[in-house]
Amino acid sequence: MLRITSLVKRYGDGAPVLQDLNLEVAGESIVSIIGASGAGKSTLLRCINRLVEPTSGCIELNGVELTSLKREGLRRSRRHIGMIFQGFNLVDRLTVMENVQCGRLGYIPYWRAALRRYPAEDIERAFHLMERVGIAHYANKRADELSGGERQRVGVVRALMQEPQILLADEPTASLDPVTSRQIMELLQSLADEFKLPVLINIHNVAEAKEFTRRIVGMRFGRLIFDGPPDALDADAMHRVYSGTPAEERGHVHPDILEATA
Ligand SMILES: Nc1ncnc2c1ncn2[C@@H]1O[C@H](COP(=O)(O)OP(=O)(O)OP(=O)(O)O)[C@@H](O)[C@H]1O
Repeated sequence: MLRITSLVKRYGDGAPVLQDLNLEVAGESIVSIIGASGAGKSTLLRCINRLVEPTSGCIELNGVELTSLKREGLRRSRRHIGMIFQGFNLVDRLTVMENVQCGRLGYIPYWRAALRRYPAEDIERAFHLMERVGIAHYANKRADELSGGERQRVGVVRALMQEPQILLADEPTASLDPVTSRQIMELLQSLADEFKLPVLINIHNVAEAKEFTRRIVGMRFGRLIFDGPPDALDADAMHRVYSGTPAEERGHVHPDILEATA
């Protein structure tokens, strides 16, 4: 269970990018986060894995308060937070197996990773997961020899190798063609059920969010302004999520707009 309470994030002394944000996500739930560019979706995911330091508020994952963790505690908790990226973030010159084993870096001694002497159980687990997502036959191929969809499957397996308690996916299908994109969304949906994981996906493709996730959260200027099933995301809700500008949100309406509407 992920529980976010009163989360605020400001970069420097700017206006808050996340404003008093509250969100709970149970295990086995796949949740899409939608919202216009700049709404704060990536910042939210980054606050969860502490790539970005929250200004205030609390983020709890399975009872552990992530926001107060330091050094070793943070390192331990981070290894259970699987990240999936738009650009896959693979090491091109490494093989699929080596990339996948990067998911174990928080668990094994450095020398093992450096010498590529991976524990037998990690190799077995990697093959099992690669078979599950259909890339086992590529185990010894270099990552840069794969298609985008195959590379994203490597990214998914790497995240699963972390024994994650949550998966955070930042635009995981934005670099993929429509067919492959749907396959990856379908995969994430089935993995959420199978591994009983909360999965949070930042996504611009609202049609895919509606088709593959049972809960959609809409952000606007750092606030959650929609939280419901796909059916509830009607034209009116879409307008609320996607309309407006940051200036209007602060109550500063441009004079041209006032003139145009007079
Ligand atoms: N490192 C940073 N320093 C300062 N401001 C930042 C930083 N990262 C993001 N921002 C600002 O925070 C706001 C929210 O950005 P964020 O990337 O979280 O939005 P987003 O909803 O993920 O957008 P997109 O859909 O375009 O990726 C934006 O105004 C952005 O300029």
